[in-house]
Amino acid sequence: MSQAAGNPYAAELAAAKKAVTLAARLCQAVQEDILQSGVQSKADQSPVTVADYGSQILVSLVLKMEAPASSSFSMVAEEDSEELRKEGAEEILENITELVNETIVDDGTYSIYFSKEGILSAIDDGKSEGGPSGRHWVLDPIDGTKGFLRGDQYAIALALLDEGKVVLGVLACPNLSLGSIGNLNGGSSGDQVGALFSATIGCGAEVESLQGSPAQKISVCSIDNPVEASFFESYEGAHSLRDLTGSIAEILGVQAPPVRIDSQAKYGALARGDGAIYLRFPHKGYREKIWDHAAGSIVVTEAGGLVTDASGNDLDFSKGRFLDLDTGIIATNKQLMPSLLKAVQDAIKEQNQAASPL
Ligand SMILES: Nc1ncnc2c1ncn2[C@@H]1O[C@H](COP(=O)(O)O)[C@@H](O)[C@H]1OP(=O)(O)O
Ligand SMILES: [Mg+2]
Ligand SMILES: [Mg+2]
Ligand SMILES: [Mg+2]
Repeated sequence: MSQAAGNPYAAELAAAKKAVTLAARLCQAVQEDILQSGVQSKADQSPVTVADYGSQILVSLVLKMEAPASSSFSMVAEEDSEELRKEGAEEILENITELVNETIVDDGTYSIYFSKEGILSAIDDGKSEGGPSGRHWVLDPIDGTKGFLRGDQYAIALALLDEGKVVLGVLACPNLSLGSIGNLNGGSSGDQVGALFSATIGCGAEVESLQGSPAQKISVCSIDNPVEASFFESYEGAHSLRDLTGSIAEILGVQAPPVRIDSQAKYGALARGDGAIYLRFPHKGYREKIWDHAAGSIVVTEAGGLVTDASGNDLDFSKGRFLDLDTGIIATNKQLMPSLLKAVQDAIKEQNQAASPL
């Protein structure tokens, strides 16, 4: 049964898929430009900024045009227009305006033209604080900026909060192969590239091609022996405490080396069983944002997995723009979660003892 049948959020799901698909087209064009011009190796980060803003504007446009307007539009998104309103940002604003208008014309669905002021105000559609009541869209227009720059994995991640709960999530992963990435750090050759994951509460999770193909139900792997498990973590060493994730894996008995990829593509890959565990332990003081986990976590839970903090608590998306959680985020299937949680707690204890021996 597809998610459309009996899905109370069917209209929102269709709008969300359309929104991230259009945004992905813009991101892909910018990524090709970056890779061709070699800009990613310079300090100049402006092309990334163009794609981040451009993606956010297109998502907000499509949602406003397509989603049923039963209540007022609210979106919690990563970017705002502050930098673009400053002196010296004229050229980049010009580039964004051109890129967004070109993408809309190429797509052909909407006869809309954005002025520069329209661009700025569309970006600020994402300024909502979210919270426990009402409906809020939650958007990361490019998740995994570092991967995007390198030409690797990134995701456009969009979710819907309803009364503080994530009820729907879509993840566009333009560089992720449609087939399993298994233990490889990349797609297998000859495979179709560009995956769109989606999930609605109570209706399961699916994956389809970003180019359009029938959606397939997905589920997390059924591995129950940690020796056979593999785990995902950030590609970027600076995003994760690798000593800690390494000792968790060791305590569990995981044999395979970690699969390191950028962005919420990790949640997508986990949800379709490409690996068994996702460990995310940022450095002390880093505050997790809701747009970095809302879409990914519902894709995993609807695929039969579990996503919790290091103490085993569910993630609470109702507290505003930040997640308020204990230490780190872990995701796996139901069979492995009890032993994973124990290994996490043992590894944290070990680390604390090493830091302050008696
Ligand atoms: N110091 C950091 N520690 C952890 N995550 C970070 C840090 N800086 C940025 N991020 C965010 O982590 C996510 C990607 O992490 P990863 O690819 O390692 O899973 C992105 O949301 C990225 O932001 P952004 O959305 O701007 O790329
Ligand atoms: Mg992000
Ligand atoms: Mg981002
Ligand atoms: Mg960012």
